[in-house]
Amino acid sequence: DTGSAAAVPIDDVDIAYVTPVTIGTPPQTLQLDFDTGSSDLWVFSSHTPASQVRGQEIYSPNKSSTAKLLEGHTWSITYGDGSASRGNVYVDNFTVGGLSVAQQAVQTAQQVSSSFTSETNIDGLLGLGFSTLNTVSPKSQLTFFDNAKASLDSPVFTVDLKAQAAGTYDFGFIDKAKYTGEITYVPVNTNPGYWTFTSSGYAVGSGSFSSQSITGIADTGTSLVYLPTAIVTAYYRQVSGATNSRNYGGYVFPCSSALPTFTFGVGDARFTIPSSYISYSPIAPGSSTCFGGLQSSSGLGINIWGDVALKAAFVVFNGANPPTIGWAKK
Ligand SMILES: CC(C)(C)S(=O)(=O)N[C@@H](Cc1ccccc1)C(=O)N[C@@H](Cc1c[nH]c[nH+]1)C(=O)N[C@@H](CC1CCCCC1)C(O)(O)C(F)(F)C(=O)NCCN1CCOCC1
Repeated sequence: DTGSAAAVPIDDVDIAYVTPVTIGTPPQTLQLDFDTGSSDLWVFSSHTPASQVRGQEIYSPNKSSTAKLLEGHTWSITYGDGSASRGNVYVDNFTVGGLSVAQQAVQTAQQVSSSFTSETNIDGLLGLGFSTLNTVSPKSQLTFFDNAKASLDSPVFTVDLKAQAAGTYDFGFIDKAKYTGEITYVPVNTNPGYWTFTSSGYAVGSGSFSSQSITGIADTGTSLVYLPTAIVTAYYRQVSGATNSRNYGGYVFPCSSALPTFTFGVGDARFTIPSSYISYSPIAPGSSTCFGGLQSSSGLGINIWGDVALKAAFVVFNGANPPTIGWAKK
């Protein structure tokens, strides 16, 4: 089997991307944020208090003839940005872009934090991390990818995110039309459950490439790129008026400032993030101060290659044993 579905930016700065999925019988369509940084599949549901739902599509298991409650199972998750949700669990038919799993664990929210309520374009998350991170108790559940893997032509999914345009998540095949040149594969460390890999270095603008190992996670659920402070300060030293603002929680600069590109290495391959991706967004609508798409990871304890980096490449998440991750130009 294979599947292919669109990844659509939810706003004009690509803060996140959503992908349509169908759940149950008859099918209920929701827009989920596919997230390689977590491994829970949870949705706004008929169990979510009305006060916490603001226009999101919901999944109603009682309207699905194939839904079955997973007795006594609960889940609770907190994300890096402090947002959180929790609830109970059903299994039901689940389809993404023509690829179906019959008994997928669908975690229904009984409580979501305010940031989820206010994010009206996200009806839930579909975790594509390793199933070891799943929070369902007493028995943790498998991700959609892990459930689908055995029936896929190839045990892979690929990510082709685009700036201000619809990209794709493909399952089970690698579409040669989506990339150019060769795919460079590097090992993945699955502890504690992220797609963790080591980049071979970086360059700022047209400067020399600095060869150094930068271990971090490939995370479709994180908007920006978070790297070691030394690298980030070297970058913003080239940006006139840039400051690391405690007030705004990161590097900001005059929107009129010229920004260099940022190049990162994967093995011998080099990927360049265009300046436009790093001039992330005005700190407030109409402001002449912009927030950077490259930020320091010092507060996170982990380096994160988020959407700003993923948009610059075609990425293969290879779920074979051992897993690897492949990067190609596009
Ligand atoms: C607003 C912003 C300044 C641009 S932002 O950078 O905060 N953007 C958010 C994403 C977002 C999208 C839409 C609206 C609002 C917020 C962002 O990038 N959040 C990251 C920031 C971060 C990461 N690390 C530290 N901080 C995050 O939490 N991403 C998680 C998914 C998000 C959660 C909020 C809703 C959108 C999806 C994540 O899953 O990718 C994660 F990896 F960062 C994470 O938190 N994974 C949870 C891992 N746990 C480990 C224990 O077992 C359970 C799973």
